[in-house]
This record gives sequence, C-alpha cells and structure tokens, in this order.
Amino acid sequence: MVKVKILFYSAFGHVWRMAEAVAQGAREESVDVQLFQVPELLSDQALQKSGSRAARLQFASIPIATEDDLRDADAIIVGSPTRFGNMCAQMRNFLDGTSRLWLSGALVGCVGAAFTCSATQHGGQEVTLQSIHASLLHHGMVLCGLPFTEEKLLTTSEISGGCPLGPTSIAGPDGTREPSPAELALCASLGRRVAALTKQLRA
Ligand SMILES: Cc1cc2nc3c(=O)[nH]c(=O)nc-3n(C[C@H](O)[C@H](O)[C@H](O)COP(=O)(O)O)c2cc1C
Repeated sequence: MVKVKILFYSAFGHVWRMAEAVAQGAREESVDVQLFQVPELLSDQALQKSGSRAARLQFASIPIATEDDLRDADAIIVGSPTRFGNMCAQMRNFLDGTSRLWLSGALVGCVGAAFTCSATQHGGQEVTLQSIHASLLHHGMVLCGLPFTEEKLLTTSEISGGCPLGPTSIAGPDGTREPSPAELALCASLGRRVAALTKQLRA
C-alpha cells in the first residue's frame, strides 16, 4: 500500500491541526497515512516560558520521527510554522539530519508537499513553503501544490490562507485565530491530491 508520511512541528497547535486535516484528506484515498512530529530543540523550561508546553501536550502521543522513518515513504508532506519568514529551526534541524537518505537517493521520485501557518497574513508563508520545497527538491522529490481549481483558493469574502504552493493558515498576532474551515478544507485537499498523485505514480 502507498505510504504517505506527514511530518510536522508545532509549538502552539495550529500546524498540528492542519497536519490532522492533511492526514484526514489522504486517508480518504485509502493509502497508509502516518503522522510524525520532529524532535523539539527547546528545553522544558523554555517551552514553559513560551507557553507552548501545554499546547504541545495535546499531540504528545504522535511519534517523533527519525530519519529511518522516511526511508520507505512514497510521499512526504511537511508542515512548519513560519519563523522569521522561514521554516522553524526544529524542522530545519530534522531535514539537515537526512543526509543518509540523500546519499542513497532513497527519496528520489517520492512525492512532496508543504504547509505552513504564520501570525500575520503577509508574514512569509510563501517563502516558508518555498524553503521546504527546496529541501524536498534536493532529495529528488516531485512536488505537489494546490491548483486554482480549488474553490477555497478563490474565496474572496473572508481573509483566508492558502496559495498554489500549499495550504496556509493565519494564527493572528496573539495566536488566538484557529485554522478556519476553508483553510482546513485546503489541507484535506492537499492530502487527497498527494495521495492520489502518489498512487498514480506508483501504479
Ligand atoms: C521565533 C518566532 C518567529 C516567528 N516569525 C514569524 C514570521 O516571520 N511571520 C509571521 O507571520 N509569524 C511569525 N511567527 C508566528 C508563528 O508563525 C506562529 O506562532 C505559528 O504559525 C503558530 O503555529 P503553531 O501553533 O503550530 O506553532 C513567529 C513565531 C516565533 C515564535
């Protein structure tokens, strides 16, 4: 069965919620879906101070990925919060630890995609997605995004994340805005698209 792996980091839960929606969409295509978070780099004390320790408890049961967990993936979908207009250090650190996969060409031809969340509407979402895409392309992966045939990409009546590079969400300056139904629908759509494309490539 086609294996779709979803890899994410989340400090306050927004990217985790998006990851669950991506997974739900992929499962609709009857593929094997696994969710992983990447290792934390901050101390418990630092997490406590930032207020993210409690939020992270909500998804503490999701396994922490190792490089080997990706070896048999047919598709990898990566989610990271936007940090200073880029992916977060935890995701960068994890991807930097995938040299053995790169050296063996294990991910060449694997399907890849990305999603992100930022505090502000123009806080660097597309640059973050591109930074993830660049790493996936270095592994020889085939990228999947969201076409403008996605109805929710053209929603004009509400402020919403999402772009052709992938699903996005806006947490708001104080982090209280949750991913909206339209944004989660785009996450699910990406999951479905990646799963369907991977099945076609593997057939
Ligand atoms: C160190 C740091 C840097 C950040 N940089 C940006 C940024 O460049 N643009 C932006 O809009 N939001 C920025 N944010 C806000 C995060 O993107 C936001 O907290 C995150 O998307 C929430 O996702 P999460 O709940 O999954 O952690 C930053 C947050 C932190 C802690």
